[in-house]
Amino acid sequence: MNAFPPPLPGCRILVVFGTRPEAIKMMPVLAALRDHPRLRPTACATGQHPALVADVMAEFGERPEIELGALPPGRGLPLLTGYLLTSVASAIAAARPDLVLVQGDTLSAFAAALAAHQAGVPVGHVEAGLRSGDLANPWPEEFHRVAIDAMAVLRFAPTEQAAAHLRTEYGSGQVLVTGNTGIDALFRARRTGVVPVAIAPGRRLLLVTAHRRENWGAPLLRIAEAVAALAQREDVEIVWPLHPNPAVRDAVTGRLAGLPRVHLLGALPYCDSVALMRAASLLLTDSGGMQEEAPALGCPVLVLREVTERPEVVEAGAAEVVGTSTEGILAAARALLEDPVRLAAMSRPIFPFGDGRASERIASAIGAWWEARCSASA
Ligand SMILES: CC(=O)N[C@@H]1[C@@H](OP(=O)(O)OP(=O)(O)OC[C@H]2O[C@@H](n3ccc(=O)[nH]c3=O)[C@H](O)[C@@H]2O)O[C@H](CO)[C@@H](O)[C@@H]1O
Repeated sequence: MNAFPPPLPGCRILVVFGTRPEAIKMMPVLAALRDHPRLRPTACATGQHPALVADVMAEFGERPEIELGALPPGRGLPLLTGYLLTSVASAIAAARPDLVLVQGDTLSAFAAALAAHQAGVPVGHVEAGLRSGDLANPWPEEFHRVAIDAMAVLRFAPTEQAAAHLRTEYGSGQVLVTGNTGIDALFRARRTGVVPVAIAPGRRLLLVTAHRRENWGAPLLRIAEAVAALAQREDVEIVWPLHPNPAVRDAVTGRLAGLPRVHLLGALPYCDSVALMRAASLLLTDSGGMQEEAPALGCPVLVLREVTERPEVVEAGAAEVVGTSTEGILAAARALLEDPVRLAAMSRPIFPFGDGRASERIASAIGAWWEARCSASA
């Protein structure tokens, strides 16, 4: 007779993501879940940004095990939401997971959490508790975060401040401070990236990215205007890897294509994006993930948003929120470029978003949650 109790079944986890930044932040989590003896993750790509997600996964030696169909043409949020909700619901019905794990605040993450919630499957949320306090900024992501956290039974907060929001909203149960898995990704990428343009000696590299929906239209044109003015300086070269969305690409190329010292590139492999941040003297961005990565790489940030849900980076002295007015951006960039002492002080690598071990904490917390569930139902 076997003296030991039968092994408990492994926890089936559907790890759902649809965009480049989610894929980047989920790859280390996927690896940590695979390393855990009691957890059985399945990677499910929603089809929101299939090509960018496939590229990121390949950089981490992964590929999706479930690939949902690419989104239909037509970019309206209601159509995309309905499509993603339905397709993730079908994947959940087929895979019958014990947990659906989502990350961040994209439409894919929101639709996947809602599909799980409607199917009665528990939801885990990586990067829980970020709040700008303004549902219009970032839009629609701020609402997605709030809604996903409301549905989640496991909330993994990247920082103490994010955890504090969750404790205020939900009490202290099931909030774990893990660090941000984007920092884990910085340590786990398989290849060292390259700076994809040659920067003339004596010139400083300014890196620009902007693609947020709330910046489409007039704000993006004001940002491009500021970049055009900065490009008149002989001591800089500007690199702007463009998001493939036509609303972004057309507006930016319309104003900046062909200007001296301005390099407009396509979307870069993740490792090259990291290499550029390492090499840049200054980053101007509305990206959330790059606000987290750049401080760890010693690159100061000017945040092209009205508010940031990442106050940690401002409090640590590595970033300033400058908004999207041409004059505001120019004044902040010039002030820094002309004050080498201040720029150097902002260029010391700091780690407000964790130590690169967030994913193992998440895997081990899910493992403990699963053990507790199995014991309760035994
Ligand atoms: C409202 C908001 O803040 N939401 C965020 C949003 O994403 P984001 O704003 O961070 O999105 P992007 O800027 O697209 O991606 C950034 C990543 O892409 C890399 N990169 C960049 C250019 C390039 O050419 N090649 C690359 O590889 C770059 O190094 C970085 O890792 O969704 C995330 C997921 O849910 C959330 O966590 C997060 O809150």
